[in-house]
Amino acid sequence: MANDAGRRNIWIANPADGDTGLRRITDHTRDDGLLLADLQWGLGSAALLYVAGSITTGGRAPDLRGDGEGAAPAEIRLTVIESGDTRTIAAGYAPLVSPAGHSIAFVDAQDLRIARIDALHPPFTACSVAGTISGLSWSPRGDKIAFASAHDGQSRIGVFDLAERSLSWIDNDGAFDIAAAWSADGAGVAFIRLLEPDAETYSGRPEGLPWSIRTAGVGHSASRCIWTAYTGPGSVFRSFEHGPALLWRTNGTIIFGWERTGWLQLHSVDVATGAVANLTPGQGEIFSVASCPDRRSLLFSSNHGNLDGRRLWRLEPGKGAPVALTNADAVTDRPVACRNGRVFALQSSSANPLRPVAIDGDRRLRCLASPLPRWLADLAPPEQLCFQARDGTDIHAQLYLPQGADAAQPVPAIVHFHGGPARQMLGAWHVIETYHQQYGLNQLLVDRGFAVLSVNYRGGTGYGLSFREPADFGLSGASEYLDVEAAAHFLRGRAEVDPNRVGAYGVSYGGLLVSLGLARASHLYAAGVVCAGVADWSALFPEAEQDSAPARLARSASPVSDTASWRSPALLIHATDDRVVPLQQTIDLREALRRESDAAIEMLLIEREQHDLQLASSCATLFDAIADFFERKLGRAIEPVTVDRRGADGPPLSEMTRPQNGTVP
Ligand SMILES: CSCC[C@H](NC(C)=O)C(=O)N[C@@H](C)C(=O)N[C@@H](CO)C(=O)O
Repeated sequence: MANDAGRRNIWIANPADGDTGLRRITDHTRDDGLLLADLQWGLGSAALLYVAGSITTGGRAPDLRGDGEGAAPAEIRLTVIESGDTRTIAAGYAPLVSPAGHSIAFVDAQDLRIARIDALHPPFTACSVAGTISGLSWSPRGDKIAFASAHDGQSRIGVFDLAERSLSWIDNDGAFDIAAAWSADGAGVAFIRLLEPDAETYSGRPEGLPWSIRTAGVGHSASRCIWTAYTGPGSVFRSFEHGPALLWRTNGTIIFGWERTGWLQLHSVDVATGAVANLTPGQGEIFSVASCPDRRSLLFSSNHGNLDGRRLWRLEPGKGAPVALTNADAVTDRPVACRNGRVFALQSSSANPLRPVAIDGDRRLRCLASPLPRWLADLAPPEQLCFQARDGTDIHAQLYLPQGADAAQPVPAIVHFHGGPARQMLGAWHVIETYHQQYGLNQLLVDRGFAVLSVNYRGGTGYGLSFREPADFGLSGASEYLDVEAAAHFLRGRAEVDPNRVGAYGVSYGGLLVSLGLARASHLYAAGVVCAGVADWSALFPEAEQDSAPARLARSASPVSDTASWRSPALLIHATDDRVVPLQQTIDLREALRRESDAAIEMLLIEREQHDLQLASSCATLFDAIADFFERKLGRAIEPVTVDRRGADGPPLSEMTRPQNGTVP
């Protein structure tokens, strides 16, 4: 799936034809915010299934274009590859093709639905449940579907029997049971049991009530525990960024991710004996996992050997150490293994946007997409580096310098803080669309003559459990501010940078860090752009708890508490239909600044947009507003070396959301 200036489409690349084999399967020609997701093969490999449209939260469908139509609600579509004929199978999302390839299970509101994709039978509702359905999993024979249903503060595993058309539940004892996975013979279901909600928290959570793995025989409501995490590191379940949480192998072991070592690593547990082994020891964490069709080996991406990269590995438990399939110099992620043994993945580098690659045995990677447009040809290479916050924490970052920047001609600099916070920026185009866009913006700013420092601050992924779950973090004390401060000091120590012209920008959680920097250290940051930023953590607490100690701590950790010392000019940007960080956060920040600060504040509201911008036109508005603001506030040191970017090869970088050959994960 690729997003070309807002036009999201599905493409097919044929490895046999290399670059020439690229073919667009869908015909979406408008920058209309139509989202595509959950792409998979159907009817063998004769058709493609995918979700088109938005899963709306908060009831209303987003109305991005203001035409009253509202974004198309999510529906499952099937496109026959040969003819290009496309038909809608049903309203819904999270489709999963059956092992035989002729049916799909999917979710529509609180219904588990089944449809034959050869259209022989209309979709039917298998069952309706009280909770939110997730984690669909077909039994190997395709005669049952397991799933999790969460509601009223608990979650349990249901198993629907297609032949009996009956639904049975596995007892959950009031716990949170998630991530069902079948045994190879279909006789049993494994799942994860959490004793507390699996929610990301905006404060460090290094340990909790130990989670466990359980199995149940099909048709039985009782289950047995085969493994429990230790207390301490790894006691809180951490999912992979992509791929199943449990992989039940034919050799009777279940492979899972565990942070016992302080790093999210693959472990195996023998279902019969409970014996556990760490399959990927050493410094590094797992990001994506994918089972090979043989249900013995598996593929995974990790940053073993280079914490600031991602490479691909193949592992067959019991057959020695993992085998590297790619080198450490590029970023390779999101692997898939085909029945014919071929492996494909997404790959990018600092210059090459994300694109599909075929991985051949000798680590050769064959790009399955057409050559790059010329206007992407002169991107700045990253300098991967590390500096320390004043509490001794190592902070990894990428520095991009404009051509001509040196001690004789120091340039203004901009610090970029990613969102999340559990994310990691790499010295390459990112696999997540929002950060693919922000990488592009960083390159645009370098082209405009700014140095850019993209900072992987604490709370992020890639550097282990204690880095991701630090003390006094977020609404518990804003320890991440130490990294904001350290980033500015690092830049002030670089001869190529003008220390009096250091700015910062960030989106969402990144916007919070910029606000903290401007509120507490305007002497270090001369200007900033806060986009969809958190400004007052105490707003997360109900009215009745506003005077509680946690709420007071949350407010003291929030930028709104330090607006009296905010001196530098800022641009505050927010989408008016943001359903992740409410617009009210920016409104409240603006009011606090109006009351307590004489800083020059500008505002930009992006009408009808969502938290993660959906339209390319909105991205262009954001990019241009940020670049223009910094040029006005920090000025240009050198005339950018600009390649004529308009013309046959595609839009200028500022309108780039994702080049033709990138893909939407
Ligand atoms: C990977 S972090 C999980 C999402 C996160 N929620 C919590 C509790 O951490 C979240 O929604 N964070 C936003 C403030 C945010 O930064 N969202 C985006 C950026 O647009 C993101 O990367 O998740």
